[in-house]
Amino acid sequence: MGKLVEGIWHDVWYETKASNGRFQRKDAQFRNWVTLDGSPGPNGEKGYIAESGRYHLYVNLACPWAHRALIFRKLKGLEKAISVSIVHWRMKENGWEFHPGDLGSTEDHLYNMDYLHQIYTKADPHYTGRVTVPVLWDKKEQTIVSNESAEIIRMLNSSFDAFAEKEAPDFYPATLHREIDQINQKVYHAINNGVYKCGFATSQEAYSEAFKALFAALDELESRLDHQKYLAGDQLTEADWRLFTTLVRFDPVYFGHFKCNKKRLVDYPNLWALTRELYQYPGVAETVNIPHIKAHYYGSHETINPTGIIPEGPEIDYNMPHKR
Ligand SMILES: N[C@@H](CCC(=O)N[C@@H](CS)C(=O)NCC(=O)O)C(=O)O
Repeated sequence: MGKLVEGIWHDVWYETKASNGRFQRKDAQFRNWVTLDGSPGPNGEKGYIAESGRYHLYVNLACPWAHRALIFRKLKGLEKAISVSIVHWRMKENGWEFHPGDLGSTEDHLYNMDYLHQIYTKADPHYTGRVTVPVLWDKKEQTIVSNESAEIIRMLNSSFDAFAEKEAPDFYPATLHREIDQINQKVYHAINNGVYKCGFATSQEAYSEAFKALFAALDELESRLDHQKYLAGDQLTEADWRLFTTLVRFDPVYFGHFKCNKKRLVDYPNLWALTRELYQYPGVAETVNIPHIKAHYYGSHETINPTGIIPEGPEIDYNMPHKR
């Protein structure tokens, strides 16, 4: 685990002293957009025109943020249009590395690099910041378009329909923008990033605060699903997919490794059924690699799990009928 400073790699863990033990995720820095006509997107400076074969995703199968991008590539039928390289599950002193063959990881198909940080410095030789997945790479201009998953999935949802192998729903329909954005805000802070705030906290107070907010938000969503099918109403949207990548990791990893252990996902009947429904959605199960997920978290975070031992359990049947 480390970061680049002026293009030079440094092996450092997250800094939490200045925030009394609280983990604070930094904003992603590459924020440009691929759009239908190449005009700039809602933020960032530059627009890139959607084309088939031009863009590449760098992901990891463990990371919930990268998983969003992989899911949208699958849901929207973009596997031929957008290629993918998968970094190795182990993330230690060199950050993300390329080692093909182990639990789904591949080589860097574009440049045969050893480390993901080399992709960042190829885009910006003076980059300062963390080296994260997912990365949406432009093969033509040889640069990073975006390393923000929330924005990458919006691009995949709406800019590439002309190159899709199948028709797919719009997961961010105009009529639900406000509702989806509001849900996302809450789910991001309390749940998606909330589990990390529990796991990476270095003070009791910071952990307890994140833990309470996490389970209050899960309780609230569980009740919401008593009277509506999906988070934003009766339609499956981006908000559900964004929640899914955290829920599917909850019992295998966050419950134990990140100490999010008030309740398991399986103790929330509605959320657990939603997770199974989304897991069983065509193509999605192929994007979920539980051994890779467990190996990454338990095997990479030495400060939390110094022995690197990967637990054998729990046994979870995501294919059980969801009856929704
Ligand atoms: N805001 C980013 C966050 C991505 C992120 O933090 N990814 C993690 C993996 S789960 C990562 O690559 N961490 C490496 C690091 O922080 O050094 C997004 O959603 O795309």
